Amino acid sequence: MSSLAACSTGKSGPTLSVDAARLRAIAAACPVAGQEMLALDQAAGRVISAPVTADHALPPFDNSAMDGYALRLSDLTGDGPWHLPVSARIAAGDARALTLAAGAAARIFTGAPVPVGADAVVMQERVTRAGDMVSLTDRPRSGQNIRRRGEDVAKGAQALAAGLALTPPRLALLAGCGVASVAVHPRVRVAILSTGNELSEPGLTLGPGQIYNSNRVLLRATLSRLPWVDLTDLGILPDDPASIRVAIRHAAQTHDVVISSGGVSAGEEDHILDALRLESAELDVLKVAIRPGKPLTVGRLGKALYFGLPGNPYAAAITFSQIAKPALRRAAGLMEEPDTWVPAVAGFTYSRTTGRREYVPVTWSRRDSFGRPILMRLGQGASASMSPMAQATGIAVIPPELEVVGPNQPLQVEPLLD
Ligand SMILES: Nc1nc2c(c(=O)[nH]1)N[C@H]1C(S)=C(S)[C@@H](COP(=O)(O)OP(=O)(O)OC[C@H]3O[C@@H](n4cnc5c(N)ncnc54)[C@H](O)[C@@H]3O)O[C@H]1N2
Ligand code: MOO
Repeated sequence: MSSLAACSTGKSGPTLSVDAARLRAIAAACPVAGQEMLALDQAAGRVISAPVTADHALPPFDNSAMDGYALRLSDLTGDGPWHLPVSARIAAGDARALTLAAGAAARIFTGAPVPVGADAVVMQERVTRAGDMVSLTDRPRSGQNIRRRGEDVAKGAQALAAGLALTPPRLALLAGCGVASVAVHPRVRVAILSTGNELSEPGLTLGPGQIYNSNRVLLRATLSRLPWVDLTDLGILPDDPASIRVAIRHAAQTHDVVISSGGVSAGEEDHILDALRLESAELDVLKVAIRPGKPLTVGRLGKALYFGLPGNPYAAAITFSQIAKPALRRAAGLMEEPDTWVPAVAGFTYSRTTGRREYVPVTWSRRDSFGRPILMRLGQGASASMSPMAQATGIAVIPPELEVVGPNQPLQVEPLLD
C-alpha cells in the first residue's frame, strides 16, 4: 500500500490494470468486525460470520420418497410376482415407531417414517393392490425410494461455511437442519456523497449551469438493495476544499466505507484528491486503465475505505460495479465472488484507441448458432451519456489491446447494475 505522501501530486501515480486495481481495493477492505445473531426471518441476504453446524440430521429419520409400499427384500424369495399382505398404513407425521411385520408390506406415503425392517419402498404405480394384498413383479433395489436419516446433512456436520450470503436456498437448508438463528457479519456502514457546485436535485428548478444529480440516485438505488449495507446519504457537497475535508473526515470516522462521486480528475475544481492528501489518506489506486472511469481513486481514510468515483455517470456506474462493489463485498465478509460473464460475439464494428479495458453498453435480440448473444453497441462511448446504460441489457468487455472490434469477435458480456 503506497501512502499519498509518497505519491507525486495530482493523478500522476501509476496507471493500474482493472484487475490490479480491483485486487488492491479488495486487499484494502477488511471484513467489518463483530457479529450479530439473527433469526432466519431477519437474515435474508446477510453474510454468515462463522460456520453453521446442523442441530438436527437432515432428514431427521429414514422416510419414504414416494407414495407406495414399504417391504423387506428378503421376503421376496424366488422369482416374482410376489404377493404380500398389507399390514400397516403409515402417513407423514405418524409418530409410532413401527416395525414391519415379517412377510408383509406397509402402505406408506411420501415423507412418512419407514418402518424398522423395511429396506425398500415400491411406488404405487408399480404394484397391483387387491383388497389387503399387494403384488409386484420387479425386484426393487436395496434402499429404493428411502431417504436416509442425515443423507443431506449429518447431525453436527457443517451445513454452511462462513463468508456465504444467506440466499433463500441456504436459509431453507438451515431451517431444515433445525437452525433457528445464525451469526452474521454486521452491516457495512456506507456513506455516499456527491460533489459539484453544478448539482441540483430532481424536483427543483435548474439554475444556469446546473444539472440534476444522477449519481446520488444511482448509488442509492444500488446500495440500498444490498442487504449487508447500512447506507447513509450525505447529499451534495459544494466544490469547496474546506467543507469537503470536514465532510470526508467526519464520514470516515463514522462509516466503514465512504463513496464520493466527482472531483477526482485534474482540474482546479477537483478537490477530492487534495482533501484526501491533507487528511493523510493512504491511496492505493489513483488511475486505472479502464474506459470509462480512468481517474478512479481508492484509498484508506482513517479506518474507512474510500472510493472517489469519477463524476460522469457512466464512469461512476462502471467503476462502482467493477472495483468498488467487489471490495464492498469483502468488507461485508463475503468470500465468494460471483462470476457472471457469458460468452457473446460482436454484431458491430468499432475502431478504438488501445490501452484501456473498455466497458461498452450493449443489447441483443439475436443469438448465433452456438447460442451466443450477437451484441449491438449502444451509444458512442461517452461517459457522460446515460441513455446507453439505461437501455443496456449488459456491458461488453473489450480487452485493452484490441484495436478493432469486428463482427463475430468473441467478447465477454456481463450484467451492469440491476
Ligand atoms: N484535464 C483533464 N480533464 C479530465 C480528465 C483528465 O484526465 N484530464 N479526465 C476526464 C475523465 S475521463 C473523467 S471520467 C472526468 C472525471 O471527472 P471528475 O471525477 O473530476 O468529476 P467532475 O469533474 O466533478 O465531473 C465530471 C462530469 O460529471 C458530471 N457530474 C458530476 N457529478 C455528477 C452527478 N452526481 N450526477 C450527474 N453528473 C455529475 C459533471 O457535471 C461533469 O460534467 O473528468 C474528465 N476531465
Ligand atoms: O474515464 Mo472518463 O470516465 O473516460 O470519462
